[in-house]
Amino acid sequence: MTTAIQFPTQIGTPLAANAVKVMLLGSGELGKEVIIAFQRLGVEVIAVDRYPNAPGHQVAHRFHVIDMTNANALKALIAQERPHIVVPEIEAIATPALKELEAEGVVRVVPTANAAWLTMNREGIRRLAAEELNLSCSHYAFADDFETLKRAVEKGIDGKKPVGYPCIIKPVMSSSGKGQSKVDDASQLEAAWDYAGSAGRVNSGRVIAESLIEFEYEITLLTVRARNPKSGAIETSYCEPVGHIQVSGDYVESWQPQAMRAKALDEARKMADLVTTALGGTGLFGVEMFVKGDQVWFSEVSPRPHDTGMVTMITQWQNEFELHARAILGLPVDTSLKTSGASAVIYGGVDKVGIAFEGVADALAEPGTDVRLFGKPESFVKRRMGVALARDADVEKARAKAKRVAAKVKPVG
Ligand SMILES: Nc1ncnc2c1ncn2[C@@H]1O[C@H](COP(=O)(O)OP(=O)(O)OP(=O)(O)O)[C@@H](O)[C@H]1O
Ligand SMILES: NCC(=O)N[C@@H]1O[C@H](COP(=O)([O-])[O-])[C@@H](O)[C@H]1O
Ligand SMILES: [Mg+2]
Repeated sequence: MTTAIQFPTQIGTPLAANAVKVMLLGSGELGKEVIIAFQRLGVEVIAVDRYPNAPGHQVAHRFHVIDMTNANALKALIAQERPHIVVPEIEAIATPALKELEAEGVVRVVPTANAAWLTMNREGIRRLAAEELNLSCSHYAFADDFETLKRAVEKGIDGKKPVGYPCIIKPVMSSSGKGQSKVDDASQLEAAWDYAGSAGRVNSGRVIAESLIEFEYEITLLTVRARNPKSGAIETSYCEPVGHIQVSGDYVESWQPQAMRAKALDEARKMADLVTTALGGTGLFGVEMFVKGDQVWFSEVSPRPHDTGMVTMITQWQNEFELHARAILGLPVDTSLKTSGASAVIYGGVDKVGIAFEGVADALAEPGTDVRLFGKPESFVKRRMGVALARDADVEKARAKAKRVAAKVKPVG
């Protein structure tokens, strides 16, 4: 089998025997842009997802459909395709198999197999952040059954103080708010437990209860760990903070830059540096944090581009996907802002296979706007099918513009 490629990588000759080959595990809207960034650098890319014609499948050299949570299926595909680098794009992957393959030197996993493993489960990353790195976080507890959950929230378990009400209950393995609910009092707890069990991406039967942080605003601090090509040292750089609004745990709009007090920004960068250094490797990370005045709480981190960071497709010289690809390949990165701007989600609005959109021309008639329609083959009412982008020197104006564009783009029929 192939050996994981080391720096400097050989790029620019797609399909050549000596050129780097990358496999994306997960090929949704975020992966699609990472693939395009790799393709622009001449890299051969294999896109993998759980269903055919995923957005990234449509722009890769080859694609495969497998159950990525099945370790045997994943190992067999890696043995067949022999990529040098594996880039996880979602959480729900058989990450222990990736750890084995990385340890054997078969593939390089981005940013590291351990990072993918720790962040696929909220317990791994929360314990690392709160208990090892001592980052300020919400109060939390884990539970495998309803009785333990109730005790954790109301009385406290494992010698820790109660999580209390209001709190948020989430499956330990889920993303985009799936299975997550806010609980205001004891009467809502059982419904939240049931919902977590039914709606997470992978039902492990375990949940996290988190105390509700009453934040002023929340940010994603896109943080890049990239090798300085001259010194060979890994250096950390930060994009301007991305502010965002989430509804039911899922992103609906984002903007950049989010204005922050100097002390809070400094604290946020320190926390991002600590957690990304602990995860290691090279690549872009989305560090999610809650802010109130000078106070910053760590929430979670994606060791990959973040949905709220799609705004960088209009605001930065190198968007988050290009930064990820460059950092992975050992190329220089530039995190600077080009303009302020915003993004707003375009939903499917209907449950239907194969939809078309109308209103695009009207939406784009407004200067300084753009859209990305992801090309997902099946629409659901609340499935994210596209994103509206807008730039304006005034962030508030950019937000209003992005929302106007998103509202005009509608599924036909
Ligand atoms: N403890 C908390 N206090 C206040 N708000 C919270 C808390 N936990 C989650 N939220 C809200 O829910 C959102 C989603 O939470 P979280 O990021 O943990 O979910 P997720 O399913 O991992 O989402 P994604 O995969 O999109 O990042 C947060 O961005 C925030 O708006
Ligand atoms: N918050 C994580 C996130 O935004 N992930 C993005 O959504 C896709 C899944 O979309 P789907 O559920 O519509 O298939 C993933 O593949 C990834 O691109
Ligand atoms: Mg999140």
